[in-house]
Amino acid sequence: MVLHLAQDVAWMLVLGVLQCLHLRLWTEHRRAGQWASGLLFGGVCILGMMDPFIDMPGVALDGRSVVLGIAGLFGGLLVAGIAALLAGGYSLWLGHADMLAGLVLVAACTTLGLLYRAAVARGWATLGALPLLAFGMLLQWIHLACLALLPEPIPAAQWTPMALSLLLIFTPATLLLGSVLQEGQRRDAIDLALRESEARFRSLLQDIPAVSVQAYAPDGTTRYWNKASEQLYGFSAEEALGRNLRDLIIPQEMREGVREAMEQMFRTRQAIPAGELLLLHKDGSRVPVFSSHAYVQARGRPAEMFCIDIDLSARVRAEAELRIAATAFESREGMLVTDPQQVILRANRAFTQSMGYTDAEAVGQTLALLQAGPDTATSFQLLQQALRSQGQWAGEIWSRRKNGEEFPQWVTINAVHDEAGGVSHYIATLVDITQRKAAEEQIRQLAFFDPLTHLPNRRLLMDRLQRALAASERNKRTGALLFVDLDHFKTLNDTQGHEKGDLLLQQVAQRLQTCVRDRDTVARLGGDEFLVVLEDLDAAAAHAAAHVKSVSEKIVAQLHQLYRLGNLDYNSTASVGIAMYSGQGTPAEELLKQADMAMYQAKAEGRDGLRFFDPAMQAVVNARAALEADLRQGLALGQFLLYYQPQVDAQGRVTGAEALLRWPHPTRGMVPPVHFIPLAEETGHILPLGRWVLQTACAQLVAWAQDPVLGRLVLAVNVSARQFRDPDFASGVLALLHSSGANPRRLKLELTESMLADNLDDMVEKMAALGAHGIRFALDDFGTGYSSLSYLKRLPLDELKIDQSFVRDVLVDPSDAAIVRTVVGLAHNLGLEVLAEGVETEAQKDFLARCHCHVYQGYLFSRPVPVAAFEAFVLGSAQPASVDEVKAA
Ligand SMILES: Nc1nc2c(ncn2[C@@H]2O[C@@H]3COP(=O)(O)O[C@H]4[C@@H](O)[C@H](n5cnc6c(=O)[nH]c(N)nc65)O[C@@H]4COP(=O)(O)O[C@H]3[C@H]2O)c(=O)[nH]1
Repeated sequence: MVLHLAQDVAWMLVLGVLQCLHLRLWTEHRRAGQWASGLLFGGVCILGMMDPFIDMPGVALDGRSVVLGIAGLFGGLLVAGIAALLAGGYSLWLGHADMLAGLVLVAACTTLGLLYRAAVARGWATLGALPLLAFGMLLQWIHLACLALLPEPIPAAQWTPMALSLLLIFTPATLLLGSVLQEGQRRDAIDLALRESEARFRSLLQDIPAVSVQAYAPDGTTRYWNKASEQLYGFSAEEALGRNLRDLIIPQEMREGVREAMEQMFRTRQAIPAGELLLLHKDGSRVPVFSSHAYVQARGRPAEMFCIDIDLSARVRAEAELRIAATAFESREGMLVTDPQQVILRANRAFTQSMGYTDAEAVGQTLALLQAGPDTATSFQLLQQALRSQGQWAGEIWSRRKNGEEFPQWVTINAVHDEAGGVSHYIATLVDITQRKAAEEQIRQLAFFDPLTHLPNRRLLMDRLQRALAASERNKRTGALLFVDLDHFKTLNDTQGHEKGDLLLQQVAQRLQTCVRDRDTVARLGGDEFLVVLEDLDAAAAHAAAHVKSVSEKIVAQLHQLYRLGNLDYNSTASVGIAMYSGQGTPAEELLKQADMAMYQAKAEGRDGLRFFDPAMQAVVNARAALEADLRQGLALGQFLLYYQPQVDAQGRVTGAEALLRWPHPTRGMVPPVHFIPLAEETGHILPLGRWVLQTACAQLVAWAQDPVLGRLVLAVNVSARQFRDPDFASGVLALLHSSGANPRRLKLELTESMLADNLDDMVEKMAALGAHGIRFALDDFGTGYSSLSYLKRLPLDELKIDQSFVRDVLVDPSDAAIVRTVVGLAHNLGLEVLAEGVETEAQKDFLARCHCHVYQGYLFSRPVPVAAFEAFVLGSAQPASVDEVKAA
């Protein structure tokens, strides 16, 4: 019996081993494993039942109690249920007399095993050797109890050996089988834990960001490639696995070194030292990494090299940025870094050099170091406000260097924020803008100021005038624009040189400024023209006008004062035109025109005075424009004539004539020369007109040359300054004489004193050129202009003409009489002829004769008359005197 039962125990051990082995096969399919276990346990029960130990009829002993109990304990409900069904089903199929007892045994042992399992699960029981022994013993007691249910009672003599055999063999067999299964379960649990651990580890490696992990075989073949590696090197795991490390991410120049290092590592099992490397990205770029290496030899697997690479791109970038920032910090601009309390932490060299502080002196100070002094406190406060509210500020600030010198800086300050949004630093850049400001000021001066007088120029004046007019429209207060023009400035400029002219303009500018208030504007328009804007005057026009008048009179008086121009004492006068405004929206340009017109009127009225603009002046201007148009047309249509006024000697003999222009206009009537000659000079029409006069005069001389009486006359022709200045004048006159055939000795050109202001050398040269051909020269209007002995001596003149203004009052005005005497004396001293014009009375003639002036021209003898009347006058009068006779007289 014992042997038989031991055979059952052997089956049980086989069962235990099989159970342990097959469970490993079903790790992925747990439910199927349970079915298989149930079938295994049930199968072993059936095997035992097929070959029972039968000691007496009706009593069949086998190991099903142990197998089913253990199935319940280790397999659970499904395993034990399947095994119990198989064992019970087989028992029913056998249909032996002990069938009922067998079924009870199956049910009871299975249930006991399940109960034990539940107790262990709840912690009420354990699975140690003793509990298993107790469990085994309990199973056998159940077994014995079931034997008591057999239909044929077991004889008492059989009970004891049978009970002992069951208890002594199956109880330890239960312990044995339980222990085998328990060990199997323990190993499975360890394996499971290991697998889970490895799975966790792999998933960790696989998904861990920023740590690139790869594994390589000894020959460099890639075995493992996590996601971070995909990102770092650009190769997907599919692309990388199976390829050689050296072809993948090792740059050409490093490949041999890597091969040798790996070879040594696998030989010596010593990991390659960690270090920074520049490896290859899929796109060919270089990837900076910190690479650590591990030699891994897992059980049952070939050795591998694990590489753990950390991307250093961000750090390399940060280092580059730091280097850039450090280079930028040492730029040519001053830079400061402060803490949130604006205490300077760092200052660059440009700052310390510009401010004159050493680095140590600057560090530890606050931004207030930039502030020049209390005067700039307001802008510094604004800076602080802007930093608080916006975190940045840019603007101009006056700073003071260590040596006390103040200078302007352009400062930009920006707050640097930390991750929490608070201010961690302030960064300030500073640029010395002294030179820029000087350049700006220079540009402003050039753009808006007259370089000679430093007064505002026309542009700035117009701007200020427009503002003044706009203000006047708003506040209804009046103002005035004064147009100040120096009289005879050109004469000074041309005779004394531009330096003197410039000195005069500068002094005029100074004097004008002393005549007005600070808020008024004095500007120079150009040349000798100045403008004064008097702003914010009385709202009542009459009061304002009275004030303007007094200011203008002050200006006229001031400008009349003697000037000291270097070594020259100079007298000048000015004419002032005034245009008032009173918020009526008069445009600035219009006001300027009005003041200009008023100034012209002041000049027309004798200069050295002032004149308010009057609308009637507009009519004058319009008339001027119309006259100019007529002049042009008159020239084209040949409307001009020459009249001739005789020049006679003391005996009443005609010595010559002055040719005088006449313009018999179809609608205007006879237009006097004083009306159109100045306009012709201004507009340039005098050139063709003068040429026509000379042509006509030459033609007349040629005509007279045929006559023995008229042929002895000298014809005087007026030449205007503009004409004479023409570089072609002399050659033109000679060409005319040549082409006409007129005798140059019969032509006398009358020059005026005003043209002496022009280039004297040029004038002398031209006169000499013409005089060489016999042409004579008379100086007209002598005594009215800039009379100077020095030029009288230099000019190759033949005659002085005493102006009619002196002759007119020569008998009543002692000073005129004195002038006449002086001029005659002067002429004689210089060896010049002298002619008095405007002689209207015998008394005047007598006086002149007493003064030794013996040639006259005037209404006393004849008015200017047409050529026919003149010829009749000559031929009807006493025999004309020759020039030489006159000279002799
Ligand atoms: N009250 C008064 N006047 C007398 C008497 N005798 C002559 N006159 C006037 O005095 C002016 C003399 O001419 P002027 O001084 O050269 O002054 C001239 C001259 O400067 C200019 N002028 C005339 N014709 C020409 C010309 O062909 N060319 C140029 N450039 N100027 C001319 O126009 C000016 C005025 O010419 P006119 O009106 O013809 O005026 C003439 C003449 O008519 C007199 O006894 N009493």
